[in-house]
Amino acid sequence: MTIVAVQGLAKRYGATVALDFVDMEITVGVTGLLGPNGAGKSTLLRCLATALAPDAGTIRVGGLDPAVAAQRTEVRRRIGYLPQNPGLYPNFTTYDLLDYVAVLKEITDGRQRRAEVRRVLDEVELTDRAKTKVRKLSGGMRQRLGLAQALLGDPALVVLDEPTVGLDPEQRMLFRALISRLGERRTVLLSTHQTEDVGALCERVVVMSGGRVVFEGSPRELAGVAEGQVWLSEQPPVGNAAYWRNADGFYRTIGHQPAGAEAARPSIEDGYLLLLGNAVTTGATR
Ligand SMILES: Nc1ncnc2c1ncn2[C@@H]1O[C@H](COP(=O)(O)OP(=O)(O)OP(=O)(O)O)[C@@H](O)[C@H]1O
Repeated sequence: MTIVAVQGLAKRYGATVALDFVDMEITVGVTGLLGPNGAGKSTLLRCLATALAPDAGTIRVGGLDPAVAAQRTEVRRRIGYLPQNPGLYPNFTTYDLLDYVAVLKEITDGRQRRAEVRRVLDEVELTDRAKTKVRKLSGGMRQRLGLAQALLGDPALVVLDEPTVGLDPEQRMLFRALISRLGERRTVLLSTHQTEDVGALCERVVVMSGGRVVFEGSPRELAGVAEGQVWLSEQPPVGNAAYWRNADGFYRTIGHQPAGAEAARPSIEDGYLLLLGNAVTTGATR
């Protein structure tokens, strides 16, 4: 079922084209939005979250049009948004911050608001930090608090802008588990640079580059873009533009078959790199 439908979405900042007539449909579950810096991911998410008005094109969220003032409030109720830099007040406690955001989200009944704040604290596993000041939380906890504020009001669509950036491996695993749970009954749109996040979490993936959608499909289909073009060899390949050593000490390369190389199973990252025509860091260990 289509939850979000975007058609011909365009946005410029002065001479910079951030969205170049984007069409996209998002269905229930977790959709990953991959793309390099400046691809237009944040701009797209901000337009969906009604934080930014596009120059052209249409957006429908559950059939509603955020460009129509009378429908915008209802669209906002249905969306939870975690921006890249959520700006959480450092001197608030975790509980007070959520209570404050809940007021802004028009949960005006005190009893209902308390229950809702407790529910989201529980959902992101921060109940034991309810009285801790935001400035005393670790990076991972802060990110979970950001997620908690997005979940207030139980929105059907949750939009997360690079939520795992800067997290250590343990926090990232915890955050992934939360997102995965969210996706069981909600629609989640997750922008990320991390192909591992996409493999671990997403049923669908959309790749953006230069303000355009350059791929839509399953993670497996994205890996399939590199089918027959990924090679492993014992010696550094000659002639191929880029290669790196994997954990087993083999040289991995994308492109033409180097002499003596064997075909390798492509990963999501291989498909993504090939799609973008990216240069891969030579000699880096992966
Ligand atoms: N407020 C702004 N003013 C001017 N240019 C902007 C603004 N916001 C974004 N841009 C430009 O628009 C383009 C798309 O940016 P956007 O932040 O949407 O990309 P992104 O894919 O989210 O990148 P990143 O992963 O670095 O956040 C970039 O060229 C960026 O420099």
